[in-house]
Amino acid sequence: MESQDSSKPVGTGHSDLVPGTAPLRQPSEEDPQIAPSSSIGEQHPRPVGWSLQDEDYESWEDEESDESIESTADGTDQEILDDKDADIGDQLRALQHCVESNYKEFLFACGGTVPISPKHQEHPGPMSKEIASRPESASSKSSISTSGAQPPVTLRWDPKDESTPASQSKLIFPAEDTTAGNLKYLLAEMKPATFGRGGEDVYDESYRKASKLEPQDFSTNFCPYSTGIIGEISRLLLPDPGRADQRTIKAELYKLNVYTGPSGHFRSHVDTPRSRSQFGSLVVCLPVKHEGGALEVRHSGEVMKFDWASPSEQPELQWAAFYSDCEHEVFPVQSGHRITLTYNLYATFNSVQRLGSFNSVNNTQTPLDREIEALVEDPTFLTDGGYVGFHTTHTYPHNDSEGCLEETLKGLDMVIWRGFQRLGCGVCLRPVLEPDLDIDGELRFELGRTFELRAIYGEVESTYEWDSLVRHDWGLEHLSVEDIIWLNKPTLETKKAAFAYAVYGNQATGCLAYTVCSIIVSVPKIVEGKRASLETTFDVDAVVEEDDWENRSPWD
Ligand SMILES: O=C(O)CCC(=O)C(=O)O
Ligand SMILES: [Fe+2]
Repeated sequence: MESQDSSKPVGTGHSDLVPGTAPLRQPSEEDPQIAPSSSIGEQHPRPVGWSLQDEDYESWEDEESDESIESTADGTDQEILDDKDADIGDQLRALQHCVESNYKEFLFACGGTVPISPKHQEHPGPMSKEIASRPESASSKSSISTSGAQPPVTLRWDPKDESTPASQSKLIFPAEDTTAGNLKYLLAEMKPATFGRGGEDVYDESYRKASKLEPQDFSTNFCPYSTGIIGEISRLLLPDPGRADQRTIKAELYKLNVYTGPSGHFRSHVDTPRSRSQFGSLVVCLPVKHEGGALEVRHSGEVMKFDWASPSEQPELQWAAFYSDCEHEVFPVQSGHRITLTYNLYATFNSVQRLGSFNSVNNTQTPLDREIEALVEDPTFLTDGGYVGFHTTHTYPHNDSEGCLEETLKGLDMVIWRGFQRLGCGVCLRPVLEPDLDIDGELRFELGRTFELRAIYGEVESTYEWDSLVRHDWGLEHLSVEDIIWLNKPTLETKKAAFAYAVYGNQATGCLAYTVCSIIVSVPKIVEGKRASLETTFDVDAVVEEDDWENRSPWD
Protein backbone atom coordinates (compact mmCIF):
# COMPACT_ATOMS: atom_id res chain seq x y z
CA MET A 1 0.00 0.00 0.00
CA GLU A 2 1.05 3.51 -0.59
CA SER A 3 1.69 5.63 2.41
CA GLN A 4 -1.06 7.99 3.40
CA ASP A 5 0.73 10.82 1.70
CA SER A 6 1.36 9.05 -1.52
CA SER A 7 -2.23 8.01 -1.78
CA LYS A 8 -3.68 11.42 -1.53
CA PRO A 9 -6.67 11.50 -3.71
CA VAL A 10 -5.89 12.26 -7.18
CA GLY A 11 -8.28 12.38 -10.00
CA THR A 12 -7.76 12.09 -13.64
CA GLY A 13 -9.82 10.62 -16.27
CA HIS A 14 -8.88 7.36 -14.97
CA SER A 15 -7.05 8.52 -12.07
CA ASP A 16 -7.25 9.59 -8.50
CA LEU A 17 -6.48 7.80 -5.51
CA VAL A 18 -7.26 5.72 -2.48
CA PRO A 19 -7.48 2.45 -0.48
CA GLY A 20 -7.70 -1.24 -1.11
CA THR A 21 -9.73 -4.51 -0.92
CA ALA A 22 -10.79 -7.93 -1.75
CA PRO A 23 -13.29 -10.37 -2.99
CA LEU A 24 -13.62 -13.90 -3.33
CA ARG A 25 -16.25 -16.19 -4.28
CA GLN A 26 -19.24 -14.88 -6.10
CA PRO A 27 -22.23 -17.18 -5.80
CA SER A 28 -22.81 -18.96 -9.06
CA GLU A 29 -25.39 -21.31 -10.41
CA GLU A 30 -23.14 -24.20 -9.63
CA ASP A 31 -22.78 -23.13 -6.04
CA PRO A 32 -24.05 -26.01 -3.94
CA GLN A 33 -24.79 -23.64 -1.10
CA ILE A 34 -27.46 -21.88 -3.02
CA ALA A 35 -30.93 -22.81 -1.87
CA PRO A 36 -34.10 -22.99 -3.94
CA SER A 37 -36.30 -19.96 -4.16
CA SER A 38 -38.12 -18.91 -1.06
CA SER A 39 -41.81 -18.74 -0.46
CA ILE A 40 -41.52 -15.06 0.31
CA GLY A 41 -39.67 -14.49 -2.90
CA GLU A 42 -42.47 -16.18 -4.78
CA GLN A 43 -45.06 -14.05 -3.12
CA HIS A 44 -43.23 -11.03 -4.44
CA PRO A 45 -41.98 -11.94 -7.90
CA ARG A 46 -40.96 -8.35 -8.38
CA PRO A 47 -39.51 -6.20 -5.70
CA VAL A 48 -42.38 -4.62 -3.87
CA GLY A 49 -40.34 -2.42 -1.65
CA TRP A 50 -39.72 1.06 -2.81
CA SER A 51 -36.56 2.89 -3.17
CA LEU A 52 -36.16 6.55 -2.65
CA GLN A 53 -33.93 7.69 -5.43
CA ASP A 54 -33.42 10.88 -7.34
CA GLU A 55 -35.85 12.74 -5.20
CA ASP A 56 -33.35 15.37 -4.34
CA TYR A 57 -33.71 14.35 -0.78
CA GLU A 58 -37.04 15.98 -0.25
CA SER A 59 -38.17 16.41 3.27
CA TRP A 60 -41.06 17.75 5.20
CA GLU A 61 -41.39 21.43 5.62
CA ASP A 62 -42.01 21.27 9.31
CA GLU A 63 -38.58 20.27 10.35
CA GLU A 64 -37.96 19.70 13.97
CA SER A 65 -35.48 21.89 15.63
CA ASP A 66 -32.22 20.52 16.83
CA GLU A 67 -33.39 21.11 20.37
CA SER A 68 -36.31 18.79 19.98
CA ILE A 69 -34.12 15.88 19.00
CA GLU A 70 -33.92 13.42 21.78
CA SER A 71 -30.40 12.28 21.61
CA THR A 72 -28.11 10.70 24.06
CA ALA A 73 -24.80 12.18 24.94
CA ASP A 74 -21.90 11.59 22.63
CA GLY A 75 -21.37 7.93 22.13
CA THR A 76 -19.40 6.08 19.55
CA ASP A 77 -20.87 4.15 16.67
CA GLN A 78 -19.72 1.11 18.56
CA GLU A 79 -22.00 2.12 21.39
CA ILE A 80 -24.85 2.60 19.01
CA LEU A 81 -24.54 -0.98 17.89
CA ASP A 82 -23.93 -2.31 21.35
CA ASP A 83 -26.96 -0.58 22.74
CA LYS A 84 -29.04 -2.23 20.13
CA ASP A 85 -27.32 -5.52 20.63
CA ALA A 86 -28.36 -5.64 24.23
CA ASP A 87 -31.88 -6.78 23.53
CA ILE A 88 -31.72 -8.22 20.05
CA GLY A 89 -32.73 -11.72 19.16
CA ASP A 90 -30.58 -14.55 17.94
CA GLN A 91 -31.78 -14.06 14.40
CA LEU A 92 -30.52 -10.51 14.19
CA ARG A 93 -27.21 -11.49 15.71
CA ALA A 94 -26.93 -14.29 13.14
CA LEU A 95 -27.50 -11.83 10.31
CA GLN A 96 -24.98 -9.38 11.72
CA HIS A 97 -22.37 -12.14 11.85
CA CYS A 98 -23.28 -13.33 8.38
CA VAL A 99 -22.91 -9.78 7.03
CA GLU A 100 -19.50 -9.48 8.63
CA SER A 101 -18.29 -12.82 7.29
CA ASN A 102 -19.39 -11.80 3.81
CA TYR A 103 -17.19 -8.71 3.68
CA LYS A 104 -14.49 -10.49 1.73
CA GLU A 105 -16.74 -12.77 -0.28
CA PHE A 106 -17.48 -10.42 -3.11
CA LEU A 107 -15.49 -9.68 -6.20
CA PHE A 108 -14.25 -6.14 -6.71
CA ALA A 109 -12.28 -6.94 -9.87
CA CYS A 110 -12.22 -9.52 -12.61
CA GLY A 111 -10.18 -10.14 -15.70
CA GLY A 112 -9.53 -12.50 -18.55
CA THR A 113 -8.17 -13.04 -22.00
CA VAL A 114 -9.47 -12.95 -25.56
CA PRO A 115 -7.51 -14.97 -28.12
CA ILE A 116 -6.64 -13.24 -31.35
CA SER A 117 -6.99 -15.18 -34.54
CA PRO A 118 -5.96 -14.02 -37.99
CA LYS A 119 -9.08 -15.66 -39.34
CA HIS A 120 -12.04 -13.36 -39.03
CA GLN A 121 -15.22 -15.03 -37.85
CA GLU A 122 -18.50 -13.62 -39.00
CA HIS A 123 -20.54 -14.35 -35.85
CA PRO A 124 -18.19 -15.27 -33.09
CA GLY A 125 -19.84 -16.26 -29.83
CA PRO A 126 -18.84 -14.85 -26.50
CA MET A 127 -15.16 -15.53 -26.35
CA SER A 128 -13.69 -13.85 -23.39
CA LYS A 129 -12.46 -16.26 -20.80
CA GLU A 130 -12.81 -14.57 -17.48
CA ILE A 131 -10.67 -14.80 -14.43
CA ALA A 132 -12.90 -14.14 -11.51
CA SER A 133 -11.42 -16.29 -8.89
CA ARG A 134 -9.74 -15.44 -5.66
CA PRO A 135 -7.21 -12.67 -5.72
CA GLU A 136 -4.27 -15.00 -5.49
CA SER A 137 -5.31 -16.80 -8.63
CA ALA A 138 -6.09 -13.70 -10.60
CA SER A 139 -3.58 -14.47 -13.24
CA SER A 140 -4.57 -14.37 -16.83
CA LYS A 141 -2.25 -17.28 -17.41
CA SER A 142 -4.84 -19.66 -16.05
CA SER A 143 -7.30 -18.90 -18.81
CA ILE A 144 -8.72 -21.65 -20.94
CA SER A 145 -9.02 -21.32 -24.67
CA THR A 146 -12.45 -20.36 -25.88
CA SER A 147 -14.57 -21.00 -28.89
CA GLY A 148 -14.32 -17.74 -30.77
CA ALA A 149 -11.53 -15.29 -31.41
CA GLN A 150 -10.99 -11.65 -32.00
CA PRO A 151 -9.53 -10.66 -35.36
CA PRO A 152 -6.25 -8.76 -35.13
CA VAL A 153 -6.78 -5.36 -33.54
CA THR A 154 -6.29 -2.40 -35.84
CA LEU A 155 -5.45 1.00 -34.43
CA ARG A 156 -5.49 4.17 -36.54
CA TRP A 157 -4.73 7.66 -35.35
CA ASP A 158 -4.81 11.22 -36.61
CA PRO A 159 -1.28 12.42 -37.33
CA LYS A 160 -0.48 16.04 -36.51
CA ASP A 161 1.09 16.37 -39.93
CA GLU A 162 -1.81 15.82 -42.30
CA SER A 163 0.49 14.88 -45.15
CA THR A 164 1.52 11.72 -43.26
CA PRO A 165 0.51 8.72 -45.38
CA ALA A 166 -2.28 6.55 -43.93
CA SER A 167 0.07 3.57 -43.98
CA GLN A 168 2.19 5.30 -41.31
CA SER A 169 -0.75 6.03 -38.99
CA LYS A 170 -1.81 2.50 -38.40
CA LEU A 171 -0.77 -0.44 -36.22
CA ILE A 172 -2.05 -3.99 -36.27
CA PHE A 173 -1.83 -6.15 -33.13
CA PRO A 174 -0.23 -8.61 -32.84
CA ALA A 175 2.43 -6.60 -34.61
CA GLU A 176 2.56 -7.35 -38.32
CA ASP A 177 5.67 -6.72 -40.36
CA THR A 178 3.82 -4.19 -42.47
CA THR A 179 2.98 -1.88 -39.57
CA ALA A 180 5.36 -2.80 -36.73
CA GLY A 181 7.69 0.05 -37.62
CA ASN A 182 4.86 2.53 -37.08
CA LEU A 183 5.04 2.25 -33.29
CA LYS A 184 7.57 5.08 -33.24
CA TYR A 185 5.11 7.30 -35.12
CA LEU A 186 2.35 6.48 -32.65
CA LEU A 187 4.59 7.30 -29.70
CA ALA A 188 5.50 10.59 -31.33
CA GLU A 189 1.81 11.54 -31.54
CA MET A 190 1.03 10.76 -27.92
CA LYS A 191 0.83 13.32 -25.14
CA PRO A 192 1.96 13.07 -21.54
CA ALA A 193 -0.77 11.46 -19.42
CA THR A 194 -1.84 13.74 -16.62
CA PHE A 195 -3.83 12.83 -13.53
CA GLY A 196 -5.99 14.69 -11.04
CA ARG A 197 -4.61 16.02 -7.81
CA GLY A 198 -6.28 18.57 -5.60
CA GLY A 199 -8.86 19.19 -8.29
CA GLU A 200 -6.26 20.00 -10.93
CA ASP A 201 -4.79 18.13 -13.85
CA VAL A 202 -1.11 17.67 -13.18
CA TYR A 203 1.74 15.96 -14.93
CA ASP A 204 4.11 14.51 -12.37
CA GLU A 205 6.32 11.66 -13.53
CA SER A 206 6.99 10.60 -9.98
CA TYR A 207 3.32 9.75 -9.72
CA ARG A 208 2.39 8.80 -13.24
CA LYS A 209 4.66 8.25 -16.18
CA ALA A 210 2.67 7.37 -19.25
CA SER A 211 1.44 8.81 -22.49
CA LYS A 212 -2.09 9.08 -23.84
CA LEU A 213 -4.26 9.63 -26.88
CA GLU A 214 -7.79 10.97 -26.48
CA PRO A 215 -10.56 8.83 -28.01
CA GLN A 216 -11.39 11.46 -30.64
CA ASP A 217 -7.84 11.16 -31.96
CA PHE A 218 -7.81 7.45 -32.73
CA SER A 219 -10.07 4.57 -33.75
CA THR A 220 -10.01 0.82 -33.44
CA ASN A 221 -11.99 -2.22 -34.55
CA PHE A 222 -11.82 -3.65 -31.03
CA CYS A 223 -15.26 -3.87 -29.38
CA PRO A 224 -15.55 -4.93 -25.72
CA TYR A 225 -19.17 -6.02 -26.28
CA SER A 226 -18.68 -8.41 -29.18
CA THR A 227 -15.72 -10.05 -27.48
CA GLY A 228 -17.96 -10.96 -24.53
CA ILE A 229 -15.96 -8.88 -22.06
CA ILE A 230 -18.86 -6.63 -21.10
CA GLY A 231 -21.08 -9.67 -20.59
CA GLU A 232 -18.55 -11.15 -18.20
CA ILE A 233 -18.20 -7.91 -16.28
CA SER A 234 -21.96 -7.68 -16.02
CA ARG A 235 -22.18 -11.20 -14.65
CA LEU A 236 -19.34 -10.83 -12.19
CA LEU A 237 -19.39 -7.22 -11.00
CA LEU A 238 -22.99 -6.21 -11.58
CA PRO A 239 -25.13 -9.21 -10.64
CA ASP A 240 -28.69 -8.36 -9.81
CA PRO A 241 -30.22 -10.96 -7.55
CA GLY A 242 -33.97 -11.22 -7.54
CA ARG A 243 -34.74 -8.71 -10.20
CA ALA A 244 -36.52 -9.32 -13.48
CA ASP A 245 -35.02 -6.37 -15.27
CA GLN A 246 -31.27 -6.47 -15.51
CA ARG A 247 -28.69 -3.85 -14.95
CA THR A 248 -26.86 -3.16 -18.17
CA ILE A 249 -23.43 -1.69 -18.81
CA LYS A 250 -22.45 1.16 -21.06
CA ALA A 251 -18.74 1.09 -21.82
CA GLU A 252 -17.25 4.37 -22.97
CA LEU A 253 -13.81 4.44 -24.56
CA TYR A 254 -11.71 6.70 -22.40
CA LYS A 255 -8.04 6.68 -23.46
CA LEU A 256 -5.27 4.90 -25.29
CA ASN A 257 -2.32 4.73 -22.90
CA VAL A 258 1.28 3.63 -23.31
CA TYR A 259 3.50 2.85 -20.32
CA THR A 260 7.06 2.52 -21.58
CA GLY A 261 10.04 0.82 -19.95
CA PRO A 262 12.14 1.34 -17.95
CA SER A 263 9.96 3.51 -15.73
CA GLY A 264 6.40 3.86 -17.01
CA HIS A 265 4.03 3.52 -14.06
CA PHE A 266 0.96 4.91 -12.29
CA ARG A 267 0.95 5.03 -8.54
CA SER A 268 -1.95 4.27 -6.25
CA HIS A 269 -5.19 6.07 -7.06
CA VAL A 270 -8.92 5.61 -7.63
CA ASP A 271 -10.57 6.57 -10.87
CA THR A 272 -12.43 9.83 -10.85
CA PRO A 273 -16.11 9.18 -11.50
CA ARG A 274 -17.35 10.73 -14.75
CA SER A 275 -20.99 10.55 -13.72
CA ARG A 276 -23.12 9.24 -10.90
CA SER A 277 -23.82 6.09 -12.87
CA GLN A 278 -20.16 5.14 -13.24
CA PHE A 279 -19.35 2.04 -11.25
CA GLY A 280 -16.21 0.64 -12.85
CA SER A 281 -13.24 0.85 -15.18
CA LEU A 282 -12.00 -1.54 -17.84
CA VAL A 283 -8.42 -1.87 -19.07
CA VAL A 284 -7.61 -3.90 -22.20
CA CYS A 285 -3.95 -4.66 -22.83
CA LEU A 286 -2.89 -5.06 -26.47
CA PRO A 287 -0.41 -7.80 -27.30
CA VAL A 288 2.91 -5.94 -27.26
CA LYS A 289 6.02 -7.33 -25.62
CA HIS A 290 6.94 -5.74 -22.29
CA GLU A 291 8.25 -6.62 -18.85
CA GLY A 292 6.72 -5.45 -15.57
CA GLY A 293 3.70 -3.18 -15.45
CA ALA A 294 1.39 -5.39 -13.38
CA LEU A 295 -1.91 -3.84 -12.38
CA GLU A 296 -2.83 -4.28 -8.72
CA VAL A 297 -6.35 -3.58 -7.46
CA ARG A 298 -7.17 -3.42 -3.74
CA HIS A 299 -10.27 -3.32 -1.57
CA SER A 300 -10.67 -3.88 2.17
CA GLY A 301 -7.22 -5.34 2.53
CA GLU A 302 -7.54 -7.81 -0.35
CA VAL A 303 -5.46 -7.64 -3.50
CA MET A 304 -5.98 -8.78 -7.07
CA LYS A 305 -3.05 -8.59 -9.43
CA PHE A 306 -3.13 -8.68 -13.22
CA ASP A 307 0.22 -9.29 -14.79
CA TRP A 308 0.18 -9.13 -18.57
CA ALA A 309 3.91 -9.05 -19.14
CA SER A 310 4.64 -12.42 -20.68
CA PRO A 311 2.13 -13.12 -23.37
CA SER A 312 1.32 -16.71 -24.11
CA GLU A 313 2.30 -18.25 -27.45
CA GLN A 314 -1.18 -17.67 -28.73
CA PRO A 315 -1.61 -13.92 -29.25
CA GLU A 316 -4.33 -12.59 -27.01
CA LEU A 317 -5.86 -9.52 -25.48
CA GLN A 318 -5.75 -9.40 -21.71
CA TRP A 319 -8.20 -7.35 -19.70
CA ALA A 320 -9.19 -6.37 -16.19
CA ALA A 321 -12.25 -4.58 -14.86
CA PHE A 322 -12.73 -3.25 -11.36
CA TYR A 323 -14.98 -1.05 -9.28
CA SER A 324 -13.52 2.36 -9.88
CA ASP A 325 -13.63 3.37 -6.22
CA CYS A 326 -11.07 0.64 -5.51
CA GLU A 327 -7.50 1.76 -5.12
CA HIS A 328 -5.23 0.49 -7.90
CA GLU A 329 -1.81 1.07 -9.38
CA VAL A 330 0.35 0.12 -12.32
CA PHE A 331 3.79 -1.08 -11.25
CA PRO A 332 6.81 0.10 -13.23
CA VAL A 333 7.27 -1.29 -16.71
CA GLN A 334 10.86 -2.50 -16.94
CA SER A 335 11.13 -2.76 -20.69
CA GLY A 336 9.02 -2.60 -23.80
CA HIS A 337 5.66 -0.90 -24.22
CA ARG A 338 2.50 -1.68 -22.28
CA ILE A 339 -0.28 -0.40 -24.54
CA THR A 340 -3.82 -0.25 -23.19
CA LEU A 341 -7.31 0.86 -24.11
CA THR A 342 -9.25 2.10 -21.08
CA TYR A 343 -13.03 2.39 -20.73
CA ASN A 344 -15.34 3.96 -18.18
CA LEU A 345 -18.19 1.65 -17.22
CA TYR A 346 -21.67 2.98 -16.42
CA ALA A 347 -24.66 1.09 -14.99
CA THR A 348 -28.29 1.52 -15.85
CA PHE A 349 -31.45 -0.50 -15.46
CA ASN A 350 -32.67 -2.14 -18.62
CA SER A 351 -36.32 -1.34 -19.15
CA VAL A 352 -36.67 -4.35 -21.43
CA GLN A 353 -37.31 -7.48 -19.42
CA ARG A 354 -35.55 -10.67 -20.22
CA LEU A 355 -37.46 -13.04 -22.48
CA GLY A 356 -38.27 -16.73 -22.57
CA SER A 357 -36.46 -18.91 -20.13
CA PHE A 358 -34.70 -15.86 -18.80
CA ASN A 359 -37.99 -14.31 -17.87
CA SER A 360 -38.33 -16.09 -14.57
CA VAL A 361 -37.35 -14.07 -11.61
CA ASN A 362 -34.03 -15.03 -10.25
CA ASN A 363 -34.78 -16.27 -6.78
CA THR A 364 -31.36 -17.73 -6.30
CA GLN A 365 -30.44 -17.39 -2.68
CA THR A 366 -27.13 -17.17 -0.97
CA PRO A 367 -26.70 -18.00 2.72
CA LEU A 368 -26.83 -14.27 3.37
CA ASP A 369 -30.18 -13.97 1.56
CA ARG A 370 -31.50 -16.75 3.73
CA GLU A 371 -30.37 -14.99 6.90
CA ILE A 372 -32.11 -11.82 5.79
CA GLU A 373 -35.25 -13.75 5.03
CA ALA A 374 -35.16 -15.58 8.36
CA LEU A 375 -34.86 -12.26 10.17
CA VAL A 376 -37.69 -10.59 8.28
CA GLU A 377 -39.90 -13.66 8.74
CA ASP A 378 -39.20 -13.79 12.47
CA PRO A 379 -42.37 -12.44 14.10
CA THR A 380 -40.47 -11.52 17.24
CA PHE A 381 -38.17 -9.18 15.30
CA LEU A 382 -39.57 -5.66 15.00
CA THR A 383 -43.06 -6.97 15.57
CA ASP A 384 -44.45 -3.46 15.30
CA GLY A 385 -42.25 -2.60 12.32
CA GLY A 386 -39.06 -0.60 12.37
CA TYR A 387 -35.81 0.31 10.65
CA VAL A 388 -32.61 -1.52 9.88
CA GLY A 389 -29.41 0.20 8.72
CA PHE A 390 -26.34 -0.96 6.78
CA HIS A 391 -23.09 0.91 6.19
CA THR A 392 -22.02 0.26 2.60
CA THR A 393 -18.76 -1.54 1.89
CA HIS A 394 -18.05 0.57 -1.20
CA THR A 395 -18.26 4.25 -1.98
CA TYR A 396 -20.47 5.82 -4.66
CA PRO A 397 -20.31 8.95 -6.78
CA HIS A 398 -22.62 11.88 -6.18
CA ASN A 399 -22.62 15.47 -7.34
CA ASP A 400 -23.50 18.64 -5.53
CA SER A 401 -27.24 18.28 -5.98
CA GLU A 402 -28.00 14.61 -6.51
CA GLY A 403 -27.26 11.52 -4.49
CA CYS A 404 -25.91 8.09 -5.33
CA LEU A 405 -27.67 5.70 -7.67
CA GLU A 406 -29.14 2.36 -6.68
CA GLU A 407 -28.13 0.84 -10.02
CA THR A 408 -24.49 1.28 -9.17
CA LEU A 409 -24.61 -0.71 -5.91
CA LYS A 410 -21.63 -3.05 -5.69
CA GLY A 411 -21.06 -6.51 -4.23
CA LEU A 412 -22.42 -6.99 -0.72
CA ASP A 413 -24.20 -3.64 -0.82
CA MET A 414 -26.50 -4.78 -3.63
CA VAL A 415 -27.14 -8.10 -1.92
CA ILE A 416 -28.32 -6.30 1.23
CA TRP A 417 -30.45 -3.89 -0.82
CA ARG A 418 -32.12 -6.58 -2.88
CA GLY A 419 -32.36 -9.03 0.01
CA PHE A 420 -34.65 -6.71 1.95
CA GLN A 421 -36.37 -5.16 -1.02
CA ARG A 422 -37.59 -8.43 -2.48
CA LEU A 423 -39.19 -9.28 0.86
CA GLY A 424 -41.34 -6.19 0.72
CA CYS A 425 -39.23 -3.89 2.84
CA GLY A 426 -38.62 -0.27 1.90
CA VAL A 427 -35.04 0.66 1.11
CA CYS A 428 -33.28 3.93 0.62
CA LEU A 429 -29.69 4.92 0.03
CA ARG A 430 -28.28 7.84 1.95
CA PRO A 431 -24.88 9.50 1.62
CA VAL A 432 -22.26 10.36 4.15
CA LEU A 433 -20.49 13.00 2.21
CA GLU A 434 -16.82 13.22 1.77
CA PRO A 435 -14.74 14.19 4.70
CA ASP A 436 -12.12 16.79 4.20
CA LEU A 437 -9.13 18.11 5.99
CA ASP A 438 -9.43 21.57 7.42
CA ILE A 439 -6.55 23.99 7.72
CA ASP A 440 -5.34 22.38 10.92
CA GLY A 441 -5.32 18.95 9.36
CA GLU A 442 -8.44 17.90 11.26
CA LEU A 443 -10.76 15.44 9.58
CA ARG A 444 -13.97 17.22 8.67
CA PHE A 445 -17.11 15.50 7.47
CA GLU A 446 -19.72 17.20 5.44
CA LEU A 447 -23.09 15.62 5.55
CA GLY A 448 -26.18 16.29 3.65
CA ARG A 449 -29.02 15.54 1.37
CA THR A 450 -29.26 18.75 -0.57
CA PHE A 451 -25.51 19.11 -0.60
CA GLU A 452 -25.72 22.61 0.65
CA LEU A 453 -23.94 21.26 3.56
CA ARG A 454 -23.04 22.24 6.94
CA ALA A 455 -19.82 20.81 8.17
CA ILE A 456 -19.42 18.62 11.16
CA TYR A 457 -15.95 18.62 12.56
CA GLY A 458 -14.53 15.32 13.61
CA GLU A 459 -15.63 11.85 12.73
CA VAL A 460 -19.28 10.96 12.59
CA GLU A 461 -19.33 8.80 15.62
CA SER A 462 -21.54 10.23 18.27
CA THR A 463 -25.15 9.33 18.65
CA TYR A 464 -26.00 12.98 18.37
CA GLU A 465 -24.20 13.35 15.06
CA TRP A 466 -25.79 10.25 13.61
CA ASP A 467 -29.16 11.37 14.82
CA SER A 468 -28.73 14.72 13.23
CA LEU A 469 -27.59 13.04 10.04
CA VAL A 470 -30.59 10.73 9.91
CA ARG A 471 -33.17 13.35 10.73
CA HIS A 472 -31.93 16.31 8.81
CA ASP A 473 -29.30 15.44 6.28
CA TRP A 474 -30.90 12.27 5.05
CA GLY A 475 -34.36 13.76 5.01
CA LEU A 476 -35.77 11.22 7.44
CA GLU A 477 -36.83 13.80 9.98
CA HIS A 478 -39.20 11.60 11.84
CA LEU A 479 -36.69 8.89 12.37
CA SER A 480 -34.18 8.89 15.13
CA VAL A 481 -30.93 7.00 15.08
CA GLU A 482 -32.39 5.22 18.08
CA ASP A 483 -34.99 3.78 15.73
CA ILE A 484 -32.40 2.15 13.51
CA ILE A 485 -30.92 -1.27 14.17
CA TRP A 486 -27.54 -1.35 12.46
CA LEU A 487 -26.35 -4.55 10.82
CA ASN A 488 -22.73 -3.47 10.79
CA LYS A 489 -20.44 -0.74 11.94
CA PRO A 490 -18.77 1.90 9.86
CA THR A 491 -15.34 0.36 9.47
CA LEU A 492 -11.96 1.88 9.83
CA GLU A 493 -11.44 1.02 6.20
CA THR A 494 -14.52 3.00 5.31
CA LYS A 495 -13.27 6.01 7.17
CA LYS A 496 -9.89 5.69 5.53
CA ALA A 497 -11.46 5.43 2.13
CA ALA A 498 -13.55 8.48 2.70
CA PHE A 499 -10.52 10.27 3.97
CA ALA A 500 -8.58 9.56 0.84
CA TYR A 501 -11.37 10.80 -1.36
CA ALA A 502 -11.11 14.20 0.20
CA VAL A 503 -9.70 15.66 -2.98
CA TYR A 504 -11.47 14.63 -6.09
CA GLY A 505 -12.20 15.03 -9.78
CA ASN A 506 -10.08 17.11 -11.97
CA GLN A 507 -12.05 17.73 -15.08
CA ALA A 508 -15.27 19.49 -15.81
CA THR A 509 -17.44 16.66 -14.60
CA GLY A 510 -19.58 18.67 -12.24
CA CYS A 511 -17.78 18.13 -8.96
CA LEU A 512 -18.40 14.43 -8.69
CA ALA A 513 -17.06 12.75 -5.61
CA TYR A 514 -17.28 9.38 -3.97
CA THR A 515 -19.13 9.05 -0.72
CA VAL A 516 -19.73 6.36 1.82
CA CYS A 517 -23.45 5.55 2.10
CA SER A 518 -25.92 3.90 4.41
CA ILE A 519 -28.83 1.75 3.32
CA ILE A 520 -31.88 2.32 5.49
CA VAL A 521 -34.49 -0.44 5.44
CA SER A 522 -38.06 -0.02 6.59
CA VAL A 523 -39.41 -3.33 7.92
CA PRO A 524 -43.22 -3.63 8.00
CA LYS A 525 -45.02 -4.72 11.15
CA ILE A 526 -46.29 -8.24 11.79
CA VAL A 527 -50.01 -8.74 11.17
CA GLU A 528 -51.53 -12.15 11.78
CA GLY A 529 -48.15 -13.77 11.95
CA LYS A 530 -46.86 -12.28 8.68
CA ARG A 531 -45.24 -9.06 7.60
CA ALA A 532 -47.85 -6.58 6.49
CA SER A 533 -47.47 -4.97 3.14
CA LEU A 534 -45.65 -1.72 3.41
CA GLU A 535 -48.24 0.98 3.15
CA THR A 536 -46.20 3.74 4.59
CA THR A 537 -42.56 4.30 4.12
CA PHE A 538 -40.21 7.16 4.37
CA ASP A 539 -42.06 8.51 1.40
CA VAL A 540 -43.22 12.09 1.67
CA ASP A 541 -46.74 11.18 0.46
CA ALA A 542 -47.21 8.89 3.36
CA VAL A 543 -46.30 11.35 6.00
CA VAL A 544 -48.48 11.52 9.02
CA GLU A 545 -49.22 14.80 10.62
CA GLU A 546 -46.60 16.09 12.91
CA ASP A 547 -49.00 16.01 15.84
CA ASP A 548 -49.73 12.37 15.24
CA TRP A 549 -46.17 11.39 15.05
CA GLU A 550 -45.81 10.48 18.66
CA ASN A 551 -48.81 8.17 18.42
CA ARG A 552 -48.35 6.70 14.99
CA SER A 553 -45.26 5.17 13.59
CA PRO A 554 -44.56 5.57 9.89
CA TRP A 555 -45.49 2.01 9.01
CA ASP A 556 -48.98 2.19 10.50
O1 LIG B 1 -3.34 0.57 -17.24
C1 LIG B 1 -3.87 0.11 -16.25
O2 LIG B 1 -3.82 -1.08 -15.95
C2 LIG B 1 -4.65 1.01 -15.32
C3 LIG B 1 -4.59 2.44 -15.73
C4 LIG B 1 -5.33 3.32 -14.79
O3 LIG B 1 -5.46 3.04 -13.64
C5 LIG B 1 -5.94 4.54 -15.29
O4 LIG B 1 -5.78 4.88 -16.46
O5 LIG B 1 -6.62 5.22 -14.49
FE1 LIG C 1 -6.99 4.20 -12.78
